[in-house]
Amino acid sequence: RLNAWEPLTTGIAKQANGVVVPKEKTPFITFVLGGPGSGKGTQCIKIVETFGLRHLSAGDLLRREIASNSADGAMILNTIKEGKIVPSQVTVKLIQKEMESSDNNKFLIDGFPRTEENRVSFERIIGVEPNVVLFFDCPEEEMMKRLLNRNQGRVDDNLETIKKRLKIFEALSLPVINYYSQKGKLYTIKAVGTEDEIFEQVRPIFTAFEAVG
Ligand SMILES: Nc1ncnc2c1ncn2[C@@H]1O[C@H](COP(=O)(O)OP(=O)(O)O)[C@@H](O)[C@H]1O
Ligand SMILES: O=c1ccn([C@@H]2O[C@H](COP(=O)(O)OP(=O)(O)O)[C@@H](O)[C@H]2O)c(=O)[nH]1
Ligand SMILES: [Mg+2]
Repeated sequence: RLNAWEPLTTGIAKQANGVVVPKEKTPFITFVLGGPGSGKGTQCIKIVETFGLRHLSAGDLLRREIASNSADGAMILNTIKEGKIVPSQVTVKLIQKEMESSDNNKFLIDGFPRTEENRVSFERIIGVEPNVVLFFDCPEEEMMKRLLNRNQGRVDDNLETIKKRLKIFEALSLPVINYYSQKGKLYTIKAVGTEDEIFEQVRPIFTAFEAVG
């Protein structure tokens, strides 16, 4: 079931002028899922350090839109304050832009897809499925404690919004996790313990993919 770390070219395509060029390499995609405060961002930094993937945090891309006063900024801010999910087309467009401008074709997509609709939208627009899906499995009390101590000045790290985010995670994001479990792509990590202990569960997953590339 292990895919090549750097997949082979998917074939050749003929341009209008008849010149034959190799098609773009199929990207290697990892989705990083888990409840709010489960440690996704923290572990992504370690994965990048060790395995050199390109980290794309959906939440960071959305917060960057807010900060840049883009047309969707106010809508995104309100959605995040409410702990709700931003419309798929907005998020997928931001991810797509980053993927297209990257010379690294191995992506760590952090905090997305958060709903089945997000997932289907990504598949339709980007046209690929993830190779690996990580699920950081963490008890709610632990996630709650971590978020209340995160101290990054986030508008959504308050008790009221955290409660809403935990409910949304259970109702809308768990179905995505179940979907990938059924597809045999899910790697569940017990997300309690020190950051290093947790990374030691993550490491062998990427080592295995690297070995076959
Ligand atoms: N294993 C851990 N034990 C305790 N605290 C952690 C652990 N991993 C991350 N944290 C802290 O918990 C908070 C949430 O982590 P973060 O990586 O931002 O999670 P997520 O991206 O899933 O919301 C941060 O303040 C982070 O420093
Ligand atoms: O694909 C996404 C990712 C994030 N968000 C919004 O951005 C917030 C923060 O997401 P982030 O992944 O940064 O939070 P984390 O889980 O890391 O705490 C979420 O609660 C949502 O409101 C969203 O709508 N779609
Ligand atoms: Mg995060």
